[in-house]
Amino acid sequence: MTLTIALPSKGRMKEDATAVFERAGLPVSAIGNDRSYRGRIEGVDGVEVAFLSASEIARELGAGAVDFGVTGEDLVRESLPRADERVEIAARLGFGHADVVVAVPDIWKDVDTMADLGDVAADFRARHGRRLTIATKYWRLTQNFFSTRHGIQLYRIVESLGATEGAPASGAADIIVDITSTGSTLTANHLRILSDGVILRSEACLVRARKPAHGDDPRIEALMAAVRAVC
Ligand SMILES: Nc1ncnc2c1ncn2[C@@H]1O[C@H](COP(=O)(O)OP(=O)(O)OP(=O)(O)O)[C@@H](O)[C@H]1O
Ligand SMILES: O=P(O)(O)OC[C@H]1O[C@H](OP(=O)(O)OP(=O)(O)O)[C@H](O)[C@@H]1O
Repeated sequence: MTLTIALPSKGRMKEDATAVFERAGLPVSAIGNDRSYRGRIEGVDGVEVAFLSASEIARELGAGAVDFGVTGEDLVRESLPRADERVEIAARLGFGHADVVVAVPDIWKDVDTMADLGDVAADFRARHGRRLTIATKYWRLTQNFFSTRHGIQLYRIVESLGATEGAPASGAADIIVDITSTGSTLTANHLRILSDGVILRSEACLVRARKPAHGDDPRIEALMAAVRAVC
């Protein structure tokens, strides 16, 4: 069986992902030229590399279309329901750190915790004639955190695919769920993370699709061990 490893083709994770494989003694090279979306591991037969975007890698892992992928844990948990049944986080790679957080306008002085936010959501309609709105591209993580974890049901998600931090100021939504790394975008937009508002601490991971055929394939453990040894 040919093993397929999906690595980021672009974006912030690309260089670091190939560097990890290099350190693990698994140097990746593109087939053809640098713009190629297929590659291989030098000196290793039976392994092919597919270069995809970080979000595609999460989806392909869920579909079992690739054996391994390097992508952010946030994208894995957002793309895949019951992610742990379908994939294994084989190694945390130490780059691509970003927290998925709940942030509210600075001027909401009385709102410091999710419980406070639950109180706001409960009487939002009475006060404003509509539900509390949350701008995010992280639908699944938001619903799990608000509804399942904190029992907050009275809200509406407004899909935001970019410039999410601008949504409260523009009136597109009341609060946001988004990723932050340095915090400077939140600060610039006068937003504040709730004290218990970190939904997920994400980083780039080596992720394995759970496939029955992996059980008796010694290359699977060997590959995970090689990567773990350098992280
Ligand atoms: N400051 C940051 N902003 C956005 N993503 C970050 C940041 N730091 C780390 N990441 C992580 O990078 C990953 C997203 O990477 P990137 O934007 O390159 O991929 P992508 O979402 O596939 O791109 P595209 O949206 O173009 O398909 C996520 O896992 C995210 O958590
Ligand atoms: O906490 P900070 O360090 O300010 O980083 C957080 C910001 O970085 C990302 O956007 P970016 O402009 O990098 O691009 P993207 O949204 O297109 O990925 C992300 O969507 C946040 O807006």
